[in-house]
Amino acid sequence: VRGTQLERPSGARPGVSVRRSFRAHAGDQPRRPPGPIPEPGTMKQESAAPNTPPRSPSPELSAQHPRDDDDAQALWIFGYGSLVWRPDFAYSDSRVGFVRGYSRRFWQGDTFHRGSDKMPGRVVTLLEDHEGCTWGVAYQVQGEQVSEALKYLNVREAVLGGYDTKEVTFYPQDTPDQPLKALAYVATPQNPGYLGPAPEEAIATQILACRGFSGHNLEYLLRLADFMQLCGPQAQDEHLAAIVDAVGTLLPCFCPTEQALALV
Ligand SMILES: N[C@@H](CCC(=O)N[C@@H](CS)C(=O)NCC(=O)O)C(=O)O
Repeated sequence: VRGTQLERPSGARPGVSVRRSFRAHAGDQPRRPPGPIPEPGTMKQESAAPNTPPRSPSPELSAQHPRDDDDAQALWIFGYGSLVWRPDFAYSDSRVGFVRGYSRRFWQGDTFHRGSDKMPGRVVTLLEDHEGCTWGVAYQVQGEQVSEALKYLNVREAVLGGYDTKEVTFYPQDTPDQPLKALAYVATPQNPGYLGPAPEEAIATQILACRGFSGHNLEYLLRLADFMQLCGPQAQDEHLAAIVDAVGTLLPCFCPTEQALALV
């Protein structure tokens, strides 16, 4: 998946106009805070939050597929939001697939990457749902990549985003009979940025109005919708599709008319 072009499967559902094809890990890098672009793993702790050391994964999680040298262990990290298109850490392998028992929801507020303190954006988290299934990308990190990735994600996801780590079972699309243990970052209702449920129209309005250091909230929504369209018709996310449809309905209200443009 890394840097390759996933061809859109035939019969993909109509909806967001998918640009040519989804380049999962390439394309223009979203904006970051002013100043030098931090290398993965070097983002300084920019929040007032205490210096939280990266949570080391459970022994089972990091014991998977140990390489020749025993202490170099492999870890899978599951991404289902911005990590799908912008992991920004070094990894050795990646798989498209899904986790069961969770549904993706735009219920986490974001005052850094896709919003501000005055106008928090909305990004995704996982909701425990016995009937749920969430598609995304799992990345395998090995050796030194493990600590680098965890250090970087601790800042990006935990310190700046309010996410916590959770162990999930990931089913690769091509080998669903060989599931993998993976680490996921989940925003629980106990984190201060959690916004919780809202009508999809209200979520769409908020997304249309917000932007942050990583770019517009609409880009976040559409890149995720792009990915989902390319996963194939079997990968349904009705919540995401309803928000994209609501954005399509609302967009004319947010787009200046020719007359208004002529006035500027
Ligand atoms: N943890 C989810 C969601 C991650 C996510 O979207 N986190 C936000 C933090 S609030 C982020 O990193 N945003 C970067 C961006 O919007 O480009 C994932 O695995 O993708």
